[in-house]
Amino acid sequence: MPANILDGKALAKTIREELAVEVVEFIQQHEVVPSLAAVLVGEDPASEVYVRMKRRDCEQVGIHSVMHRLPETTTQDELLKLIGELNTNASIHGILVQLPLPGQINEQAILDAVSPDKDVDSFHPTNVGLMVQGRPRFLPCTPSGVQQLLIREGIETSGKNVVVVGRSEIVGKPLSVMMGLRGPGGDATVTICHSRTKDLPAVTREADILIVAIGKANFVTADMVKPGAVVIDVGVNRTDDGLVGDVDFDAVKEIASQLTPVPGGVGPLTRVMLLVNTLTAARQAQAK
Ligand SMILES: Nc1nc(=O)c2c([nH]1)NC[C@@H]1CN(c3ccc(C(=O)N[C@@H](CCC(=O)O)C(=O)O)cc3)C=[N+]21
Ligand SMILES: [Mg+2]
Repeated sequence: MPANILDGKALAKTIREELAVEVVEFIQQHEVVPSLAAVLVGEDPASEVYVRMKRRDCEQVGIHSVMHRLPETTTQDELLKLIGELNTNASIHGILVQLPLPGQINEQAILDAVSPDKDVDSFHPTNVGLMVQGRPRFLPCTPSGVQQLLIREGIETSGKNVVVVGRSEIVGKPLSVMMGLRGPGGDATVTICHSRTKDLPAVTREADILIVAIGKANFVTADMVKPGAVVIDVGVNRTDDGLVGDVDFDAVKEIASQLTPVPGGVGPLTRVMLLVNTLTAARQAQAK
């Protein structure tokens, strides 16, 4: 039987509708509108699309968004100055610096400069550390989107073998930690794989839940998947065939029990978690 296709887009819509209610309640209670500053440097076409989608998402749930567009030639000091201003601007609760940044800018230096209180991507080392210790201030958006998908689709993670392919700072590394922590969407036995892993197919075939975030189109083939496994595709690869994931969808859907599509899977949930984090940031600011 072919896999059940997990509809991330529909779930994202449901979560946005829930969030819209919470935003109204927050505004009534505090007379403050949760606000996100999005910073886009240069003219990367994919980044333009993402930032536009994120702003539209904000509108849908009643979060105010402010866009800062800087030229491709922006220096690191100029960007640091803007971030400093956003950090001290009390009307801004969340700051998103869209990646990638132009080559003359050190991304780590920029991410480190965002106030941890406004770090809605949860890229700041303070927030990474708090998450690892199981007392998160924010959860990183893509890993949190994957975890919410598993929780809300009723996919048990406790005691399961989870194999994460890819060790990026944005997805693989934090997600592998989160799924090993105690609690809903966690308590899994986690294996993290990367370019040095020996006999990757043998490892991925052990997965009850296989999560792929490696950035290579159609990398995971049917022979790498245990029959009945849940397969979560985090890939976003732009090819001549359009946007495709890291999983060979047509072949793997004949093997897996559940599978996320690209587009329409993890991507929309990533964007929703940015909204969740912005409301959380506004709540935390209000509690201070
Ligand atoms: N500071 C920062 N934070 C990020 O979270 C961040 C980033 N920079 N840089 C780029 C990556 C990538 N990313 C995606 C978000 C949504 C979709 C998404 O919504 N995808 C839709 C389709 C999008 C399309 O049609 O192009 C889908 O899969 O259905 C994809 C990718 C966030 N990133
Ligand atoms: Mg760069």
